[in-house]
Amino acid sequence: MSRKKAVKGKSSKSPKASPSSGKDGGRTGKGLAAAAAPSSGLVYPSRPSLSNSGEFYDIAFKVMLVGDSGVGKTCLLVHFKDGAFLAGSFISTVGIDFRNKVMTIDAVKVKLQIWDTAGQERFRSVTHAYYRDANALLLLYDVTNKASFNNIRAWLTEIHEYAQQDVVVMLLGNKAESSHNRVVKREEGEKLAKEFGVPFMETSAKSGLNVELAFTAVAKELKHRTMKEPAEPKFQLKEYVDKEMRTAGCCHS
Ligand SMILES: Nc1nc2c(ncn2[C@@H]2O[C@H](COP(=O)(O)OP(=O)(O)OP(=O)(O)O)[C@@H](O)[C@H]2O)c(=O)[nH]1
Ligand SMILES: [Mg+2]
Repeated sequence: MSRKKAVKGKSSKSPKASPSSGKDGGRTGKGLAAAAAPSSGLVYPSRPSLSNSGEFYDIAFKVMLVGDSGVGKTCLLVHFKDGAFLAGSFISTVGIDFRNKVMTIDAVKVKLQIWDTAGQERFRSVTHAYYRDANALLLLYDVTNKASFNNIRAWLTEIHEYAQQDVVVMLLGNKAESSHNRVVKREEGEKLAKEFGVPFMETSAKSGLNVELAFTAVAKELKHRTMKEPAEPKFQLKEYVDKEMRTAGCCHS
């Protein structure tokens, strides 16, 4: 298989690249107005490329983080990318931003281009434009904020309206380490996810709980969908997530 190398710079030079709002992975949210309309989702394995970290990759996908303002989308992405937690004052994302990460999935280099959207209502019309090119959506609520959980149904309606029909959706209950402030039980998240037929896990951008697993699981699903051998059994995302969480005794970072 030919291997792509990721292009260094703020925005990917891949012809299929999505727009960036400014600094790669920054929390600035700058450049929203200048962001071009998003183009297609997938970068196919036959086209060699270089990611912006200078790493080669075989295949690329677009993953979008959505959910109410303050649920921890930016922190989740920063933890996944840098292993750090952004403590202190909350800097709400303006518009949309993205960061890339190359992961090795079953010996295949998978580049995830992860779009971090603003949860604030006033940016909704901007973020809608990006849904149709997303291959996967991580939908977050905050276990310490009931309203963010109650809004999940509305988010799912929005996803249904704007995203591709076969988009991979995963529900994440973030801030799970915050036991004293918790107002949404784990079982409530599980029940809602079951109702909508989507995989679910609780995460913490602070402790790192399940952060890697959430992104690995969607990367595996997308990679299997695209590169499945005829004799290979279908990858079962929900079973994979459940098994991984059981193996780790519910908590891994
Ligand atoms: N305790 C705890 N706090 C968190 C966690 N994740 C994020 N936070 C805090 O929650 C606040 C909001 O986090 P952000 O990641 O900026 O939220 P967001 O979803 O990106 O918000 P918008 O950009 O406005 O949509 C910040 O003060 C974070 O420090 C977590 O896992 N645990
Ligand atoms: Mg944010």
